[in-house]
Amino acid sequence: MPEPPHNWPKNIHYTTTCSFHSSVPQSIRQKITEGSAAKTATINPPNGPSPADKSVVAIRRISESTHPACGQLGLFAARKIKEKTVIVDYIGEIHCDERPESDYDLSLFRSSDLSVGIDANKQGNEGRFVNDYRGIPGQEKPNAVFVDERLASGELRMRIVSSRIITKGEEILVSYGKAWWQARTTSTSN
Ligand SMILES: C[S@@+](CC[C@H](N)C(=O)[O-])C[C@H]1O[C@@H](n2cnc3c(N)ncnc32)[C@H](O)[C@@H]1O
Repeated sequence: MPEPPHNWPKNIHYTTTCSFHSSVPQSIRQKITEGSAAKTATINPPNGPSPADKSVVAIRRISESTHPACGQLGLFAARKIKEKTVIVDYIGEIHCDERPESDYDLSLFRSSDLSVGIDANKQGNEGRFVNDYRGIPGQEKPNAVFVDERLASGELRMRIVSSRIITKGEEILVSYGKAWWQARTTSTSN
């Protein structure tokens, strides 16, 4: 069992591999685990950090009162990260059921009538702590993006990749997308 990183919450299972929920049909599991590795290694430069390298990221409590997620946790660069580098993979439970209550659910892909997501609400790795750039003073755009890519083994992963140089100590920020925020605004105003 991998050792959880510093500041990891006790009630969340730390894991570096995705698991499958019973709602995922066998055909989809196969598509995720055994696809072609044609897209592999297009992002990671040869000297980039390994996504499993804990020295790349740190989970920290946000104390700035102007930060919209003040008091929560965020993901920070523990050292300088070059542009177009895989920072960490987004790990969680792969599922095909609806999870409107989860704030840690990310879409992996859609397949005809099925929507496949990765939910890190109860289990995951450092990736579950990445915040959205919106509303953070001085942040006009994200410094990282979600990218789907296959590992050399053929397994499909959702990866967090730097979109510019990120300096040591900077918060790693993505865009969850307008739909993610709209879904939450609508559900709270209903
Ligand atoms: C995937 S989690 C990110 C990690 C979270 N901060 C934590 O401590 O577990 C998503 C949640 O983080 C918070 N969050 C992330 N980015 C935010 C932002 N730009 N403004 C307000 N809240 C944000 C919201 O509560 C959101 O539901």
